Amino acid sequence: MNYFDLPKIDLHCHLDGSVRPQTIIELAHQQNLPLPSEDISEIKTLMVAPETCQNLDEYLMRFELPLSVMQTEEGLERISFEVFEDAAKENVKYLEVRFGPMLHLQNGLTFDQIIGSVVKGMKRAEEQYDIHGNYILSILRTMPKDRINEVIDAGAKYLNNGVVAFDLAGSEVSGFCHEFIPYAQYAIEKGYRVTIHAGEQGDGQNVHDAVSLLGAERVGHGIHIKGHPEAYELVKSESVALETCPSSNIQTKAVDNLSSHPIKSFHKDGVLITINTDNRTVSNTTMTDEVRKVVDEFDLTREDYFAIYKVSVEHSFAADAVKQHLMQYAE
Ligand SMILES: O=c1[nH]cnc2c1ncn2[C@@H]1O[C@H](CO)[C@@H](O)[C@H]1O
Ligand SMILES: [Zn+2]
Repeated sequence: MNYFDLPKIDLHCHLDGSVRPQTIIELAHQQNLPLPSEDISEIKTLMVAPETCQNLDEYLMRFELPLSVMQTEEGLERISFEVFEDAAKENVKYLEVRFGPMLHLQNGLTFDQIIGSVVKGMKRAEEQYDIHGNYILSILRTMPKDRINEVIDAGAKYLNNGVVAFDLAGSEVSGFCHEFIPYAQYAIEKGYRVTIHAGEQGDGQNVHDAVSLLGAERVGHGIHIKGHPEAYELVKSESVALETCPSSNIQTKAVDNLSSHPIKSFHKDGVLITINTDNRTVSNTTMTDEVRKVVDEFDLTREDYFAIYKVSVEHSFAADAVKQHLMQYAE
């Protein structure tokens, strides 16, 4: 299979984890910000998480440098354009990018300016390339909750016009869902779709909670439903799609290595799985690489690949017309 040429869909990609190292250098110069180094390979080393991370928390430390240049409208617009451009150039036909608006307040931008800028960058790329996209607003589980509804309100203006869903991200502790029930409810009332990071560092019960308490239609990672029969059955019976991100899962120690990733056993058993990047820079990857790794490691056929592609289309938060367009690429 020619993995580069295959049509691909990425439903789980973080904006701040997918910034080009060269862009960090250029934006830091423009914004008069100090850089730890002027050398692109050193900047890249600082951004890519090693395979030897102890856990998710160590992986999450790699976002500080990119976030420092993502505090202006120009920076956000450019980085958004570039992630869609990079994806389009490797035949990603549809991309849902997520980011945490609360992480971009350091220079006094409003939530409307923050969300408006990334949507603008995405639309500029959609005009130029054969790619469609949407944004997912992530709330960081470790941050104060007092401004969550403000983020939801600000994003509502862009709903179905660039923004589609609500997510919870960041460090994962057991039982986190309980504290977020009113916020997920508020987002659903406003018209947001819901996907939640769960079962990555935390247990299968978190996945069960994300679906049953927060209304998650998709789950970020969800690996640890393995070993939790109730969560496993719920994910299957509710047709919840798992957004698996193989390279990231190895770095964060969610799995020991690729061969022990449950992606194939899930797929064979009818659990809906999708293949995604998580963070193009922090995980030093592309959709081409992620698809190659999975197909090679687990001996998937072209038919298997397109079955997964179709799951991604069906469970994307795209408009029906876009889904129909994406289905035309399927074999
Ligand atoms: O794999 C992940 N699991 C949980 N949180 C993550 C992951 N990758 C990135 N982020 C978090 O999401 C924020 C917004 O994009 C990032 O700043 C990072 O803290
Ligand atoms: Zn993620």
